[in-house]
Amino acid sequence: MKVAVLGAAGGIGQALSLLLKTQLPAGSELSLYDVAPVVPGVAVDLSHIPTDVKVTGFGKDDLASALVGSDIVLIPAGVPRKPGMDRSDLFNMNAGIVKNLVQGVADNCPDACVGIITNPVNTTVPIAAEVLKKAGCYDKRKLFGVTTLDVIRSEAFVGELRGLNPENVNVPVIGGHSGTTILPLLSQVEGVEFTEQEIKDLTHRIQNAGTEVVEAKAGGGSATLSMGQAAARFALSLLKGLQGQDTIECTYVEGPGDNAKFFAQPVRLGKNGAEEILSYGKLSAFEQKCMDDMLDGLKGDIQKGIDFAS
Ligand SMILES: NC(=O)C1=CN([C@@H]2O[C@H](COP(=O)(O)OP(=O)(O)OC[C@H]3O[C@@H](n4cnc5c(N)ncnc54)[C@H](O)[C@@H]3O)[C@@H](O)[C@H]2O)C=CC1
Ligand SMILES: O=C([O-])CC(=O)C(=O)O
Repeated sequence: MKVAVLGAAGGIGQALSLLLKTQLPAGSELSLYDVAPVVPGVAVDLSHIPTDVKVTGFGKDDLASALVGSDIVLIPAGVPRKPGMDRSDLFNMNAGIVKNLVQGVADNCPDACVGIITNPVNTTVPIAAEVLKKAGCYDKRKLFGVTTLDVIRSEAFVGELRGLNPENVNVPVIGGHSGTTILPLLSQVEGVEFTEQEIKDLTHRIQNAGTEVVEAKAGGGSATLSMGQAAARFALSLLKGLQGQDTIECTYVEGPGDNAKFFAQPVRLGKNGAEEILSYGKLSAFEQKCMDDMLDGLKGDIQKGIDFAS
């Protein structure tokens, strides 16, 4: 399998590439693309780690070579937030970057699965869908917004609150990836009961965890290391699925549209990507209210992406 990382020299790109170099199955190829001139150096650096994963770096004019033959393309290219900004403030900078890179996917590896990390994810994923549609190669089973960071944060915070090993905690997170569109289903965490106040506080913390990092980094960017881990988890699950070993992850995909055209929920990943959009089950009254309150915002984010691309 060949995995391409576009934006590989950045904070997320480097962390993700390291994890893929050490965790991809033997015989895989890792293709690193960035407009930053350091990218060949990142590839050389990683290539000194003794695993059977071939790493190649590609500079700004070599997008086509980076992408040809890719099975999975992960896109963390773009600008991160600074304190005081919302994810939607990144739209002007990042929408065009995602549009161009996804055009590259359509031109060079139209059958690849694409995982969009670049913010605002609620909007960049619909942009990617429109670009692929125009190029005649859109398969909704193969386009994903990577929302795994919301899931791993939820696992970490629940583990911390209850003194549990977070590796044994599972929390589905549905909706989108910004503010109140992030909806953790805490009523579904097995073996754990929360008070109403705990649910409110935990939900708020999960929805604001990106801002927590942005503020702590004080102008130095947003989450990169936890996001590298989240994207690696998603990519390795997707790859397992493509190789015939089905896995389940929450991810932002075009589904049946019951809530919004694009929506994050549990998805069965298999040989063709998103093989089955799974039910997220019954919501508590609190979760239903959160859902009702955020859907218009999520739909607006999606429409903004569709309008931009057309
Ligand atoms: N989906 C999620 O949960 C998360 C998403 N993000 C988003 O990921 C993006 C990247 O964040 P960081 O890695 O921290 O930023 P960064 O600034 O450290 O890295 C971004 C990289 O993208 C590269 N780049 C810019 N334009 C490019 C282009 N046209 N083609 C290829 N590469 C290009 C830059 O040269 C840089 O190396 C941001 O938009 C951020 O908001 C961040 C955290 C979580
Ligand atoms: O908050 C940000 O800007 C980056 C992000 O998406 C996250 O950390 O969840």
